Amino acid sequence: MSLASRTSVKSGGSEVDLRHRNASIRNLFAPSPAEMAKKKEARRQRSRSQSSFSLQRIGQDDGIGNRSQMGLPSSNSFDDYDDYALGINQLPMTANQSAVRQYNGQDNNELGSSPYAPAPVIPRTSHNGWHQSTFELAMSRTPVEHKNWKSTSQLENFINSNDLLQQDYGQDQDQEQQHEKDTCVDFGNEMTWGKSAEKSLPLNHHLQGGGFSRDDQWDLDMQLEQRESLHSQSYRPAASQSTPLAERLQRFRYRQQLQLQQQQQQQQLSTDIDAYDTPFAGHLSAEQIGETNWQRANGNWNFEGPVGGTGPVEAEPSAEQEQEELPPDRVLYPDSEPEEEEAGPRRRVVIRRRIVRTTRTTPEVAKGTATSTNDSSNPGRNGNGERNLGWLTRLRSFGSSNRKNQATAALATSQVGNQIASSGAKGNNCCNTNPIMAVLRTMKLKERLVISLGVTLVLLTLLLIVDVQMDFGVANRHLLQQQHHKIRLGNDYDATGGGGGGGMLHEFKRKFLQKSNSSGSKEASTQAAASQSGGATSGQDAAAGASGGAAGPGTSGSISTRKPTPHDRYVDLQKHLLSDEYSHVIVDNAPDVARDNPTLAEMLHRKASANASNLERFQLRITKKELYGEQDTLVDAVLRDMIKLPIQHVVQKEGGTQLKLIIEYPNDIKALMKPMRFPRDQQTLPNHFYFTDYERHNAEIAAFHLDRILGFRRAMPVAGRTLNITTEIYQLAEENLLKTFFVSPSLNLCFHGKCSYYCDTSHAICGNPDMLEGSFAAFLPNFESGNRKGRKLWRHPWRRSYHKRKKAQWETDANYCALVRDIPPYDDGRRLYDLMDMAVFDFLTGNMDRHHYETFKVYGNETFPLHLDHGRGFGRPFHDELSILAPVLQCCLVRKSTLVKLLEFHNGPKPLSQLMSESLSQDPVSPVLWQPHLEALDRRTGIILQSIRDCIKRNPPGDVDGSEADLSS
Ligand SMILES: Nc1ncnc2c1ncn2[C@@H]1O[C@H](COP(=O)(O)OP(=O)(O)OP(=O)(O)O)[C@@H](O)[C@H]1O
Ligand SMILES: [Mn+2]
Repeated sequence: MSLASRTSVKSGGSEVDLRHRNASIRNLFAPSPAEMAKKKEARRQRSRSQSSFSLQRIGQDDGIGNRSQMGLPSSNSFDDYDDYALGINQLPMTANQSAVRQYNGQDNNELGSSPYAPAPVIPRTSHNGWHQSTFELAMSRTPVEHKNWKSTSQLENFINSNDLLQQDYGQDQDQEQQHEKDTCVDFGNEMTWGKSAEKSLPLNHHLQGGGFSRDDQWDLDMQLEQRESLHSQSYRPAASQSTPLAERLQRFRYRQQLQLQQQQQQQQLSTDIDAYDTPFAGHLSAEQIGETNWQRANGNWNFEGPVGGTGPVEAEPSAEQEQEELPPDRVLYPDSEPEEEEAGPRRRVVIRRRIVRTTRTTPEVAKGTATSTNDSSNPGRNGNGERNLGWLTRLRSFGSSNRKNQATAALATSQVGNQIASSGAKGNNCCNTNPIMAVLRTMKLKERLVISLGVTLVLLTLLLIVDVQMDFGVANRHLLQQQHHKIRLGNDYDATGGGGGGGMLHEFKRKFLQKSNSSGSKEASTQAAASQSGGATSGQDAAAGASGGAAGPGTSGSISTRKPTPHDRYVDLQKHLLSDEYSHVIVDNAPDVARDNPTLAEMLHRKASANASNLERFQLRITKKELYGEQDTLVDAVLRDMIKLPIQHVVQKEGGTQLKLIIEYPNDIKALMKPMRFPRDQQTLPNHFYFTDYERHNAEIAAFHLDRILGFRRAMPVAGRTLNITTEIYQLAEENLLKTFFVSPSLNLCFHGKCSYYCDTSHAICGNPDMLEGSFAAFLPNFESGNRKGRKLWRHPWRRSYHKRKKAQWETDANYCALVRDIPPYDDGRRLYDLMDMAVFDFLTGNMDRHHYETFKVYGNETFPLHLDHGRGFGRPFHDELSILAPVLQCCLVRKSTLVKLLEFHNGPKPLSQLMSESLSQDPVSPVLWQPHLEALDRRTGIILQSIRDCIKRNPPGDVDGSEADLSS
């Protein structure tokens, strides 16, 4: 039974498993099971002689029960599940530690030397055991190698860990591991060098072995077929991974080989098959030899081949051909076969191939040859003295002949240098007649392997770096525009010195880090970024998001790439305001409050009573087009009432996600209170979604002021006020709310109310010690009956998914706006423009929580949407969430009046931040906003203006439908 089979049985496998496993191996490695078994047995014998310890372990494995079947550590210290779990966690480390010890020459082979001694049946463990001797013999201890080896070990560990956790699936894993083990046994430490080399082997063998029948032509066809099938089956990935490097290396070696062969031909003047015995053949790579043999086997050199040896000119095409035909990753194994072929064995290999040919005329030939080549890849350890002698002799003769032909070989030698680079110091060694070198040939083989693999890795790494850099370069070029866009949007980007490498890094962060966190951390605070760049960086970040994300792939290229002038006054936009040229983008749709603008009192035929409160009068004055007039003095009166009037009763507001209180004042005045939870500078928690974010009372206050400053007047007046939690809430609270009051450990009075989020003890609202700040929003009118007291609830077309993983349609549909435009009430009237305003408003506050909006039912569709619920705004002052602007970007639409306001804020005389600051200073809880939030307002104003400019460019006159933006990224 083959080693692999034995292992499979030990791992709890059945005959079915064996067949399955063998089938897998056949798929991967071509040799037939019988062939494999024979070879494995032979190798096992060899390995036994090399590593008696391994056998010891194997022997003990056989007696191990279920634990070892599961791949569990065999140590008795793991007796319960916890230990098992511990074992799982520690196995990878154990293996690595063990391997490192091996690497360091420490003997960790004794069972029980570590409580985490891996079970021998685990291939990883087997590696440790089996490779012990060969590893130390052959490993060249360079960091690169070590690293490479270690990573392989980690992969194995990973698989093993999976094994432990998924025993059902474990069978397949076992088979894979055993397959690895098999190869490991075959090649000792070579296998620990990476599976790509292993994967290349079957092809090497297949090609080298030839696998031809006596019918050369048939053979050729078949081999091509087999090659193709092998390529297409399991080796293509490996080949494709290493193709560029491999091709280059192969070319090098081909040229070198050809020159050397020319020299050889000059010397020996023979075209006999014995040409393989030439010392030059020692330079031939496995595939080259295989190819040569193949050509010879095809007779008359009718297939162009390098050993046709007519010269480099002819050889070059064949080299090219081989590049097409052969898996390039064979280069990863540059010298294993040549080592074998360096002396007498070269002829022997040829003979053997012929034997194989005669015995195998079916596709199984490939398997057989692959195995035989596997077998012969370690000739040194085979201890074939005769071979060694022949090898030495030829080495010497080659050395002398080489010296004779020094001048001729100069070029070849220089090319040998290339080979040295790729396959170690072999070139030099070939010319060296020092017998010591010959004696150390096994070592040399390993060293050469190691060095070539190392060089290959380095080259691959370099290629990767170059590739990544090029990729970045391209990406950066592509995104550079957006960065400039960002710069303009960010305003301060120049000052921060961003750009160049920093820009690239920025894009990298944007592309990868933000994306990876997109589900949860889009609201992540970026305090660090803020401290470094005053928030500008994040602003640009979001701006890039606007270009790359909101603007979408189809349109991002057209977004402005110009570096903005320091004080861009958006003269172009100002011009557009004056002309009708871009009326399809900048829409003159300012609500005309002087016409057709009935009040609620008129609509509902109600009159304010003589002793009506400010609030009631305010409510009755609400018009179809706005909540209050621009010069309405009642707003301040209402605010004052909410701030000054004594509180009479406190009730928790039903519905919603977070705690809200209805504060009742005398004269039937009501306010909706949202309590303070955090200090002003508390930013949105990084792992909070927009819909799980805490609400901020100060955001409600600030939003009202902003809405008023923007001239929308669609938000109810909100004021801040500090309450005594004991006297103004607890003592006035309704019974249900009272039940939730408690005294905290620090003796503060707390309550949590009842709601769907954050209404529990751990999210309680506490006085400090008993003072509590809150926002007080003037209560909406409830003149009408019904659930919403005469308000109609609308789903926002650009609402978010409110799901951790799902995206909303607008995020993926570039033409989403076109869809919306066709649906009432957005197909007609003001509503769509109102949504644009709302997007501008929400973008300025950073509020992503606009899932619904409400209108006064009595006004029908031609009325404004109420700006309610802004508790989740002003959470990330250093981040500009451009997706909030999606409606504007996708529809390429903005009200002229809104644009005028934005330009006013941007160009002065007073920036928005100042207007806000002044307005907010009137509030009792001033300063309402943390300064970075005020600065963010100015920054975001610029971003909106830039976005409008960009969308204007995308939508020249005549191209009415500008809805092509895609927010998928
Ligand atoms: N000033 C107000 N006066 C009266 N009712 C209001 C006022 N503001 C909001 N409401 C009503 O209270 C409901 C909840 O308010 P709000 O949306 O601010 O709370 P919320 O906890 O954020 O709710 P949600 O989590 O559903 O967004 C609103 O849908 C609205 O109908
Ligand atoms: Mn809300």
